[in-house]
Amino acid sequence: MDDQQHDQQTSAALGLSDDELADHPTVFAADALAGQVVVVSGGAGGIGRAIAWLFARLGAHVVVVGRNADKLDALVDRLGHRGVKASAHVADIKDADAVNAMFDALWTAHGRVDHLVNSAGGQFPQAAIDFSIKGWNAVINTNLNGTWYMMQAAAQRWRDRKHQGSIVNVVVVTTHGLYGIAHTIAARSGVIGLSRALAVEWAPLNIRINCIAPGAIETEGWNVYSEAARAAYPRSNPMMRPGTPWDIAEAAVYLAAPSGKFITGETLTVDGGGQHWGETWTTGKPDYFKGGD
Ligand SMILES: CCCCCCCCCCC/C=C/C(=O)SCCNC(=O)CCNC(=O)[C@H](O)C(C)(C)COP(=O)(O)OP(=O)(O)OC[C@H]1O[C@@H](n2cnc3c(N)ncnc32)[C@H](O)[C@@H]1OP(=O)(O)O
Ligand SMILES: NC(=O)C1=CN([C@@H]2O[C@H](COP(=O)(O)OP(=O)(O)OC[C@H]3O[C@@H](n4cnc5c(N)ncnc54)[C@H](OP(=O)(O)O)[C@@H]3O)[C@@H](O)[C@H]2O)C=CC1
Repeated sequence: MDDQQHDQQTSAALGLSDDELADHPTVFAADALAGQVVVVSGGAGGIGRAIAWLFARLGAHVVVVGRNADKLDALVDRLGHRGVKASAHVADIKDADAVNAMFDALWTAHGRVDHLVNSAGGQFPQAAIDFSIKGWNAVINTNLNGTWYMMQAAAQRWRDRKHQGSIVNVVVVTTHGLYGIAHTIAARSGVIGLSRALAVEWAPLNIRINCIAPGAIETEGWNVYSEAARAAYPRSNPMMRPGTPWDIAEAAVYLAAPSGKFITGETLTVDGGGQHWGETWTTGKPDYFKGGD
């Protein structure tokens, strides 16, 4: 099976299974990240899981982070069965104290941390005019504040130990008015701007920070959207298909590994050309926009 056939293969669940991730072809050398330690928040989610598999298959010890211990432990078990190195850490990225305690524990356990990939995040579709304060805060606290707590905690320890580091933040395409997710567009625009500022401020510390803006990547995370919205996502780009979590995983390695050593403050859009063409409606297409169809 070639790579494109693999990408087009449909599976019962949304996204790629652990068995598929364990065997998916990759362009990277098997020892590209040997001996390194990477922290992947949202590591048991759809995209984070692919990132965890790829970094681990390239020789890194992967620490998967999330709130659900069972999901994390099951993944670590699957990774272990394939002979790659991984461990789980339960933490809510919205809790700055828990995040700091986690990084202290990881440095004690491993003596190093080399990369941070922030894939934890999400939102719910709703017209902005109806957002509750609690809902708005949940999305901002998760995607902007939580990502910041992770970045600052990682960077303080790199600075204190004079250790280089790289950060990759998984965001959302913010250049369009993606309908129904204005809260996340606000949060992710904050992360993108913050990453540009930190790329300059932390360059003297040998810390690089980049973002990946995925288009429609089929994962279980899509279940928060209606069936009609999900059915339309593949038509949100000129390739007329969703991307896979592997597309994002390979982009993350490209930015984190030495292949990205002269790249910082950048946002890499991985969306099949969606930002240049197409429409995306997370809550269905409103009548107003149907005029002329
Ligand atoms: C430019 C064109 C090219 C690009 C084309 C791109 C096409 C892309 C299409 C979609 C883009 C993005 C896709 C994805 O990101 S998919 C995967 C991401 N995963 C998720 O989103 C997971 C599901 N989401 C969540 O879990 C939550 O939204 C959240 C991350 C915020 C959870 O945080 P938390 O656990 O802290 O929050 P709670 O669940 O406790 O909820 C807190 C309050 O938030 C309000 N809320 C929550 N859900 C809803 C809802 N469905 N509707 C309305 N309000 C909601 C609510 O006030 C909650 O409080 P209460 O529970 O007390 O009511
Ligand atoms: N799939 C797509 O089409 C797109 C995805 N993205 C973004 O990419 C990232 C990954 O998406 P995807 O893998 O599809 O989503 P998933 O919902 O599959 O995974 C998200 C993960 O984030 C973790 N998470 C959420 N909140 C917290 C928190 N407060 N603390 C710790 N972990 C948390 C969840 O784990 P747990 O429940 O264990 O806490 C979950 O495993 C998200 O930021 C998403 O918005 C962007 C554009 C498109």
